[in-house]
Amino acid sequence: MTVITPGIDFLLRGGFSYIFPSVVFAIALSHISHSNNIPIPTVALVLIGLFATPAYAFVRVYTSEWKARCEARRLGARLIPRVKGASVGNLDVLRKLMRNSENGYPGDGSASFIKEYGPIVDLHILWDYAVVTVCPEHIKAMLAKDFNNFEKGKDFRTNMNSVLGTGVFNSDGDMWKFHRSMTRPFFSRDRISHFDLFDRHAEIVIQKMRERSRQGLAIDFQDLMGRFTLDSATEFLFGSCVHSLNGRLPYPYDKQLLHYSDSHPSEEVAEKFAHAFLEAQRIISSREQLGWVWPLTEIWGDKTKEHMKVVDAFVALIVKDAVEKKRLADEEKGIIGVANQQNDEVTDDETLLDHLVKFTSDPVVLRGEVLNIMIAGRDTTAATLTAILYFLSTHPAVFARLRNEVIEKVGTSRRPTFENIREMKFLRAVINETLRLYPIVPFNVRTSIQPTVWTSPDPNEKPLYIPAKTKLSYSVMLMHRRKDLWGQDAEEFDPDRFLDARLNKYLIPNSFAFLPFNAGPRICLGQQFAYNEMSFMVIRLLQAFGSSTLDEDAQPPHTKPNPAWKNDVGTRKGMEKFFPKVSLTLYAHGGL
Ligand code: HEM
Repeated sequence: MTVITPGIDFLLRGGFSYIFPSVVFAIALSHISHSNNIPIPTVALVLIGLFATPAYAFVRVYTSEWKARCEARRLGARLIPRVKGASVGNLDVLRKLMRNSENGYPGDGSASFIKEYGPIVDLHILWDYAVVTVCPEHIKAMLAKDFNNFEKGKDFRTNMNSVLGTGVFNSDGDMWKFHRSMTRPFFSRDRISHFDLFDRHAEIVIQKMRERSRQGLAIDFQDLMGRFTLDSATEFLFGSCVHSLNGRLPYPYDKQLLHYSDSHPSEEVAEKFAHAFLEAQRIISSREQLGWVWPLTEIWGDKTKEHMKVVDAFVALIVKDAVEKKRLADEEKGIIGVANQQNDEVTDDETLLDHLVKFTSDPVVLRGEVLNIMIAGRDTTAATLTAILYFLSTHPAVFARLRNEVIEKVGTSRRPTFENIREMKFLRAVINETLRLYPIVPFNVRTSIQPTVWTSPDPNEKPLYIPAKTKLSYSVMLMHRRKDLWGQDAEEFDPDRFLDARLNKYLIPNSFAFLPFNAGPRICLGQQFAYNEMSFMVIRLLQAFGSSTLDEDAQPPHTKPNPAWKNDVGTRKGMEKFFPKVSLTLYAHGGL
């Protein structure tokens, strides 16, 4: 079977739209020349045909620009400040962003323009809007106040499709409502505070850490948390744990028993799945950064394809089992065929997948939903737990204070309850402060549907005009680090800012300045689950260990922070002891 690659598809469509205006123009001219008997030389016809498309594109860009200016003026608004790059189509800006995403500090590409042009800026790449905002009021408009006028958008959905399909993360409109309403009942309070499952997996984590500790070896905590959340998520969501914690753990780089940089050392199914899934996410994330020209980097084939074969094989089994289980249950009850009952009720022993198969038996929809929830629920908590331990290891006083709270509220060995977790104010502050500095979805995007107007960050200036169908990126990470929103020490790790007078000064009056879980109708469905899972794991860790240290030598050299970052004195980047990277979610390059 011949499959058209994303690149060939792009060229065919692009070629058609390139040729079309030229052909129309040439036919029209030759018709005029024949009917009026005015001879036009063939060379002239060919030249006119060749230049017709660029001329047409120029006129289109110019008229839409002119319309935007007129419309902005009519509404008493102005255009978003636009970056004036050094090369045609702002290609130098695109190059800078790409270079930064490969080797730079997350967000530095956009941050440099924000510093120069203000907290909302149009990077205007290849004559198209590429807006980035770090303003709470704009993010509030997109996520909550004016929710119906913003969607993820067709470009985003297309870029993500080969990995995410049409799941809740990657759909808009009625399709999103369908997915959201199907999934939401599952995340009720009762269900997400069932701690038996976390406890079983946390116990293995502690045991593995003790073993390594006895051997005097550092442990890759990111890898370990990836396994903990994979086992917890597969059991909680699908009822079949993949037992990745039973697999062989990687060794530190400086103890070359096993070369660390092969981050998929064993051939186990769970590890192959996790590796392939991460690679696929990296690819779709770079598509987002490249913008509409990304298919040109996939001329020879869809880069996600091989990875998705591994992922699909893993998910297909889980989905098949669940559909079969439902069929057998229906047969027992005398129901013939797979009836789609729109049943919102979730019974106590039901997994998410059991719940979903009540709505549909379509493997494509089920696969999409499963993968969406895996991205949503697994990488996010694993990466946040990793970042929490990073801060605890580099801030021994915070470690000691948090451990005191754990011992005081839960004791040294008892299993924590939901009520314990709710009472532990310092633990919540540590988690929130970690999510402030490393929000696991640091960059996100929406697309406007109708034109609208946003308030100007500078009250002395006119409001900003947002045209229809404009791609609007927002970075909660950069927003969470703004000194005007969080104080002069915004880049420092200090959980007390969520407990002392700073809370009333900064966050309470401006709650949209802190958005690790998003807000509005698309707010994270698993927020409470995540707080519970992370709190549980941290409590178990602190019950078991009296201190932790970051072993920088365990890190493979090419994944250490760039030494030049240290020159940025007083900034997070200058303080960094690991290399944060972003695919769809933030993670530690090479483990931690
Ligand atoms: C620290 C942990 C987590 C963080 C920081 C986080 C953050 C987020 C963010 C920022 C979004 C919005 C994405 C967007 O609009 O594009 C989101 C959506 C979502 N999250 Fe989470 N999440 C976490 C854990 C979880 C967990 C554990 C689950 C489920 C088990 C989950 C399920 C979801 C779902 C289903 C959505 C899609 C909501 C929608 O589009 O309607 N998340 N999350």
